[in-house]
Amino acid sequence: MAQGPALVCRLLASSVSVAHKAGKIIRDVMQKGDLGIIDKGENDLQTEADRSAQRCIVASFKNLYPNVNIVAEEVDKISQNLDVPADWLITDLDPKILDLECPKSLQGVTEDQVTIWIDPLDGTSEFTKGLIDHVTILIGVCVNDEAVAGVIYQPFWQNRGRALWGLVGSGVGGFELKEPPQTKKVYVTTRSHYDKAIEKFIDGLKPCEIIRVGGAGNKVLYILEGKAHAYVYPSAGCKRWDTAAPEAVLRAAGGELTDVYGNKYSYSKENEKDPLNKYGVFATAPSYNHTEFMKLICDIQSKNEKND
Ligand SMILES: Nc1ncnc2c1ncn2[C@@H]1O[C@H](COP(=O)(O)O)[C@@H](OP(=O)(O)O)[C@H]1O
Ligand SMILES: [Mg+2]
Ligand SMILES: [Mg+2]
Ligand SMILES: [Mg+2]
Repeated sequence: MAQGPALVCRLLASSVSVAHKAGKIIRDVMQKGDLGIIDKGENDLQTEADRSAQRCIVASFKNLYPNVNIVAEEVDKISQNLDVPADWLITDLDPKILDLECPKSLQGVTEDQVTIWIDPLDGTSEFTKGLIDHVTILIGVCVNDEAVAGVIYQPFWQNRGRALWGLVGSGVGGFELKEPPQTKKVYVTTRSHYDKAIEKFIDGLKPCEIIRVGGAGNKVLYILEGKAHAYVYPSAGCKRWDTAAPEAVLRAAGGELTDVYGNKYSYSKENEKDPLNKYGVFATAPSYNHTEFMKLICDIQSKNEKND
C-alpha cells in the first residue's frame, strides 16, 4: 500500500511553504518602517520582523506537526499556543519536494525524533541597517543529532522571496549550484561581529580575498552560488539555529560545515539548553577539500596560540 511522502519530505516542503509566509511578514514590517528594535545585549538585536516571522513559523508547525520538537531563536511565549490565522496555515506543498527519493535511513522517521531549528530572521543587525540582501529565514529539519534537510529563504529576493532547499542524500532545489573561481581563494566572514582576534585569524589565510557580509545563511549562500570557497568564523557566537539549515543545504549539495576541530555540531533537542556553537563555523564548497581546509585552519590556530 502506497505510504505517501516520508515525514522528512513533508517537513521540508512545509518549511518552504511557511518560509514564504514569514517572508511576506518580514517585507511588510520593513515596508511599514517601524522595526520595533530591542537590544538583547551583547551585540544581538531583535525586531518586530524577527518576532512576527517566528510566531508564524512556530504556530504553523505546531498546528500541523504537534509532536515535532521546535527550537527557535527568539524567546516568545505567544507562539506556543496560538490560534493560527488562515493565511499562516501551511498549504501548497511543493510536489517536487514531496516526490523526492527519501534516503532509506530517513524513511521511517517519526515526529518525536525530529527537532526543527528556526532562525526567523538571520542577519538582524544588517536588517536594521537596511542591508536586506543579507537577510534570510533559516529552517533546519534535524533527525536526532543530524541536520538532514533545510531551507535558506531570501525574503527580499526580487521582492517576492526565494527558497533554497536541500535534503541530504537526495538533492537540492530552488537555485543553481555554482563552483567558486579557479583563481585565488575567496573566504566569506562576519560583517557585524568582527574583532581583532578574527582579523588576526583571517590574516593567516592570506593571500586570498575576504568578503564580509551578514548572516550565517547568507554566507553559505555565497558558497552555493560560487562567490566563495569557504565561510570562516573562528569564534563562538553563532547558535544551532544559525547553522542547522545552512549545513543541511550545503551538505545536500556536497559541501561541509564543521567546528574548528572538523566535527559536526549535534542538533538534538538536548542542545536547546546550550545552543552556542562554541568552536566556530567553517564551511566549504563541494569542490573545496574540507579536510585540507581544516588542516590549514589548524595550522593558523596553533601559530596564533604559539604567538599569544
Ligand atoms: N558574537 C556573537 N554574538 C551574538 N550573536 C552572534 C555572534 N556571532 C554571530 N552571531 C549570530 O550569528 C548570526 C550570523 O552572525 P554574522 O552575521 O555576524 O555572521 C547572526 O544571527 P541573527 O542575525 O539571527 O541574530 C548573529 O546574531
Ligand atoms: Mg539574533
Ligand atoms: Mg541568526
Ligand atoms: Mg535571527
